[in-house]
Amino acid sequence: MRIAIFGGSFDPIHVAHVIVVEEALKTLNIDMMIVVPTYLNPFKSSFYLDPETRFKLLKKVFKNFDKVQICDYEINQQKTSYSIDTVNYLKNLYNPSKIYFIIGEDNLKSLDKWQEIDKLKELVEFVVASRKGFESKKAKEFKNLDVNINISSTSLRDKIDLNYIPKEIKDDILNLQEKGKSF
Ligand SMILES: Nc1ncnc2c1ncn2[C@@H]1O[C@H](COP(=O)(O)OP(=O)(O)OP(=O)(O)O)[C@@H](O)[C@H]1O
Ligand SMILES: O=C(O)c1ccc[n+]([C@@H]2O[C@H](COP(=O)([O-])O)[C@@H](O)[C@H]2O)c1
Repeated sequence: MRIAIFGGSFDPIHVAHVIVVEEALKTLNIDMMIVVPTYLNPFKSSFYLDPETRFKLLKKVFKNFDKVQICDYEINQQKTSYSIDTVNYLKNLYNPSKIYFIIGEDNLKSLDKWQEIDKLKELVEFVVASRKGFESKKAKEFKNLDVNINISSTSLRDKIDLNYIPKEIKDDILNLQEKGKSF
């Protein structure tokens, strides 16, 4: 069994995340893609949408993707999420012969500061999704996914643009807005 793990805050999920998953399924020869929303990224101090909401939105978006699973391991911990723990958990669960870990190009600048990064690099092969505005020379040391859409969750939290919200959850985002979420 060959798996890819795609961890993220997904606060909220946007179309570039979906393209990352589609490109990975197209190019990586994997049996399963495991999308793992964080409870809280170690380098971030808070989240905007609560973990359960982010999890439910991911479930909806990837409902019809056969090979995609949304994993609730990190959000159930209710504490800062370290990828080394998640990888060890999924390794024990599936006993995979190959583990890719997908990150966006912006994450390359801090990758060396991740918890137990040397051990993590032995367990997984990192794959880098190209990201406009975050180009890094280090990207050529990795397998790449061609994404290049200039959108971030930060910009959507500042000002919602439904063009960048996956169609399956546009209504949910509008409902959240009505309930007082400021996007
Ligand atoms: N536009 C994009 N192109 C390529 N990779 C992306 C893009 N947006 C997010 N990613 C990657 O997807 C993963 C999850 O991203 P995340 O949920 O943090 O979204 P984000 O848009 O970077 O959010 P924020 O603006 O809040 O930091 C990360 O590895 C990130 O680098
Ligand atoms: O394990 C770490 O030390 C670590 C440090 C920073 C980020 N990560 C992971 O990187 C992934 C992308 O995070 P984000 O917030 O950019 O979407 C997500 O799975 C985080 O848990 C992991």
